[in-house]
Order: sequence, then structure tokens, then C-alpha cells
Amino acid sequence: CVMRGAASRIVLVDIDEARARAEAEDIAHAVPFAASVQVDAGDYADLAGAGVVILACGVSQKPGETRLALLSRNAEVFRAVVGEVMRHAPEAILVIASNPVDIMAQVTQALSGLPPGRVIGSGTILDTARFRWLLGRHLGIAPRSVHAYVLGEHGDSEVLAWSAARAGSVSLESFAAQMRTPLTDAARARIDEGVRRAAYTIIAGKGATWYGIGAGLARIVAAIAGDEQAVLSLSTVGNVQDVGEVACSLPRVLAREGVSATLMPDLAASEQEALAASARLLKEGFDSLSL
Ligand SMILES: NC(=O)C1=CN([C@@H]2O[C@H](COP(=O)(O)OP(=O)(O)OC[C@H]3O[C@@H](n4cnc5c(N)ncnc54)[C@H](O)[C@@H]3O)[C@@H](O)[C@H]2O)C=CC1
Ligand SMILES: CC(=O)C(=O)O
Repeated sequence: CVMRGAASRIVLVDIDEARARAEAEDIAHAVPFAASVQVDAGDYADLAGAGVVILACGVSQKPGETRLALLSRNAEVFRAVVGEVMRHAPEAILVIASNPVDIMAQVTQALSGLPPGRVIGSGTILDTARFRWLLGRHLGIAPRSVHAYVLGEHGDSEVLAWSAARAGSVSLESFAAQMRTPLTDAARARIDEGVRRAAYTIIAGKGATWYGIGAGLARIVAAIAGDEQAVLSLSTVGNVQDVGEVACSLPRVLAREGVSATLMPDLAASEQEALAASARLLKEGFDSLSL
């Protein structure tokens, strides 16, 4: 957020106050090279007047651990945190990053009582970035010119929407024919694995993922602050594939008031089935909690 000037003031609140102070100071040292942002550590009262509150607290995956395995521990953390945030920043849009992010977004919506469009899980914004990056590298074009989305869970059951993907303005099949860059089954499988397993690989190597999600969260904040009507793959509560009320990612329109609309891509039948299965898994996860 500092590097792209997505906010005028950032307050870090953490149960570990020494860590919050240290992170705030370290980040503040980037300010002279970036945007004029005031960065401090604080407590919940310092969130008063915030336009956006990002919830990234709780536990994270150990190497090999799934995101879903964090559910009961992070639901416990959110029971304590969401009430404090609502008490001090009732007007804020809540952006959720903690995993399993889709279920944590639904937990937050239930605990806060906010309208679904004002509680936004970062969902597959990061997986979509990974997909665009890998596709762009394979096709030899800039990731920004790849229009492709990952849908459903931010996790093992996620769905890469190959049939709706576009390179520039054309389908992947047309791109392959025009540019002589075949997208073989083996290449698709490699890209799928690279997207789906990215967090496991990075966590095995360095313990956590930081930069991709940081950039994704800053993109979300910028779209809200700039009232952009940007289309991003985000997780909010709604009925998906007739599964019932569940939070999972679809391309959503995001602006100052939060998510205002959802754009269901044209999917192949197998992708629709995979999306329904992913949504069912997330709903079962949420239903297993007693809030
Ligand atoms: N949605 C996504 O794409 C991504 C999600 N994540 C998730 O974000 C979460 C945080 O990850 P990291 O920053 O790597 O973990 P971390 O362990 O470095 O930070 C978590 C922080 O939460 C704080 N915390 C714990 N309980 C708290 C409470 N009750 N009140 C206030 N603060 C509390 C801890 O003191 C710690 O500083 C994890 O659940 C992780 O899985 C991480 C990367 C990407
Ligand atoms: C940790 C995580 O959820 C990710 O990097 O995708």
C-alpha cells in the first residue's frame, strides 16, 4: 500500500505490539522512496475513521499444511478481533486475507452483520495473478495483457477458468494458431500445478508468502479508494452454482462502497462442475463452525 500510495494513513494493530511497532518502522523507512503515507503501530481505537480494515491476523500454514487446516484456530482469533474492529471502525470496508480466506470472509460477514459486499475476501486475487503470470510467460506476452481468472476456493479445489481466458482480445486457441505458440495438455498441466501449488512451494522455501498477496491487497485498497469499478477475482458471500450462501471467488466489480456486482464467466461444463464442488467444500467448512 505504501509503494503504490493506496492509502494516506496506515495503522498496524497486532496482539504482538512489539512486532507491530517494528513492522511499522521498517515499512515507514520506505516512505521517502515511495508515496507520502503516514505509517504507525496502534491499537483498535486508532482504526476510527478508517475506510478499509485489512484482517490478516491469526496463524499461517506450516510447510505441507493446507489452508483449511487453519480454520478452527483462525475462527477463534476472528471471534475476538471482528467485534473490536466493528466497535471502532463501523464504517470501514473489511478486507480479509487470513486463511482459509473464503471461509474467514463468511465468518467475518456473519460476525459483523455487514452487507456481503462490504466484507471482501482477497480470495483468488493472488491465484489469478499467478495464472496470468504463468500464462503470460508461456505465451510470451505481458501478464497484464492476459485476461484470465481463477475461481472458487483460494486453495486446493480452485478452478482455473481456461475456457474464458483471453490473450489480448483472443482465445488461447486463436493465440496459439496466430502466434504458433501451442498450449499443449502438458503445458496446461504445468501451469495448473504452478498456480495451485505455489503457496506450498514458497512456504517450503521461505516460510510464508508476502509480496504477491501484499500487491494484491494493495490493488484491492486502491480500487476502493479510487472508486474504480475494477473487476477483480474476490470472495464475497452469495449463492454460487445453487450451492446456497457461500463465500468464494468470482470476478466482482469493486469500488468505494465495496463489491457491487458479480460477473459469472462463460464456463465449460467441467469448469462449472468443479466450481460447484469447490463452493460445496467451502460451505461445508463454514457450516462446520458454531459461531
Ligand atoms: N489470502 C492469501 O492469499 C494469503 C493469506 N495468508 C494468510 O494470512 C495470515 C497471516 O499470514 P502471515 O502474515 O504470514 O502470518 P504471521 O504469523 O506472520 O502474522 C500473523 C499475525 O497475527 C497476529 N495475531 C494473532 N492473533 C491475533 C489476535 N488475536 N489479535 C491481533 N493479532 C493477532 C500475530 O501476532 C502475527 O503478528 C495467515 O492466515 C496466512 O495463511 C498469507 C498469504 C497469502
Ligand atoms: C499463503 C497463501 O494462501 C498463498 O500464498 O496463496
